[in-house]
Amino acid sequence: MTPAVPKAELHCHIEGAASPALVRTQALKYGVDISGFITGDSYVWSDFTGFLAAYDGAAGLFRTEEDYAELAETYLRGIAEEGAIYAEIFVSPDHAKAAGLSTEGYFRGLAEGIARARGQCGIECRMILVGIRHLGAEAVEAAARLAASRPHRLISGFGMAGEERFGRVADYRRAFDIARDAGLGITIHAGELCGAGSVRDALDVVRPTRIGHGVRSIEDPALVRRIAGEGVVLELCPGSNVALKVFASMAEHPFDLLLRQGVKVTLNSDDPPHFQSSIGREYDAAAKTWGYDARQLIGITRTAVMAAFVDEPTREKLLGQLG
Ligand SMILES: Nc1ncnc2[nH]cnc12
Ligand SMILES: [Zn+2]
Repeated sequence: MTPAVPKAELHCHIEGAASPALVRTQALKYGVDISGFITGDSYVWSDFTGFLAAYDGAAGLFRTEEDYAELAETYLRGIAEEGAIYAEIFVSPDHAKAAGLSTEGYFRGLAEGIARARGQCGIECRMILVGIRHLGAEAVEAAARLAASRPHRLISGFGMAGEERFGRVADYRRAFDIARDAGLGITIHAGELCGAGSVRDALDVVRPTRIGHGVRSIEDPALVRRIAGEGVVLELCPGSNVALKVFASMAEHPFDLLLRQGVKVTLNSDDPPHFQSSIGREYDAAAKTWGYDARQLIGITRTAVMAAFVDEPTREKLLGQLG
């Protein structure tokens, strides 16, 4: 275990971080049957579409400010125990709305959980507001407008998650223009389920400083050179990729190949209890699979902190924690 190595996570979906035990408690509270997506202490799904359904099912059980405060606090305290000093969580007002919670209540609840965890463990956290790709361009644009209105001081970025095989990146150009013009950090899921072309489109159309996953850029050497040359940071999630069968095993995951080709890579959990991942487990697995020592792991954390959507005094403070 590497709890002594300071860690930073840039890519975790807060609704996807709800443990089956917490979801079960919520289901009892609201009288909802969860047998379609949770069995015992595990989420049950067999492919990406099933995963998204399980994700939505769990999200539907967080309905109040306090529900979200507890979710954020529990998640952040857990990763602080694994050595995390910083986390960015993807937040999705569309999921809150579907569960009957106002966007204001959603952000207030999350912020309360973030404040509680910070008070207890010192962990810093920012929120990246995401639009959901398969809800369509209008919904993603509405999410971008909401983000651009700066509805909470802890929201520092905008991104897009969801079904990558839905629509074309160009359909979402306006949403990202709105968010970029508002000064928000920009990231987009690409190159997870779709190949290198999806990453190239994301770079051309969205001009992000970071890409969620981007891992399948490995299929195109020229694209890897471009990503390295432009200094675009990849939010890699090896455990997620293996669970979703994008790669057969950690040994076959190209994290180390990308690192060696000069790409700025970071380690992330994505949706921890769905994929048996966590930021600590990702660091542990990287150490085991690629033989990284503490200095190299801290280098990965430094890359994440440098790419974080955070104010400069906080970045300086975090860099100071890396020793
Ligand atoms: N791995 C993932 N890819 C795309 N959208 C997501 N939403 C939650 N997890 C996701
Ligand atoms: Zn993701």
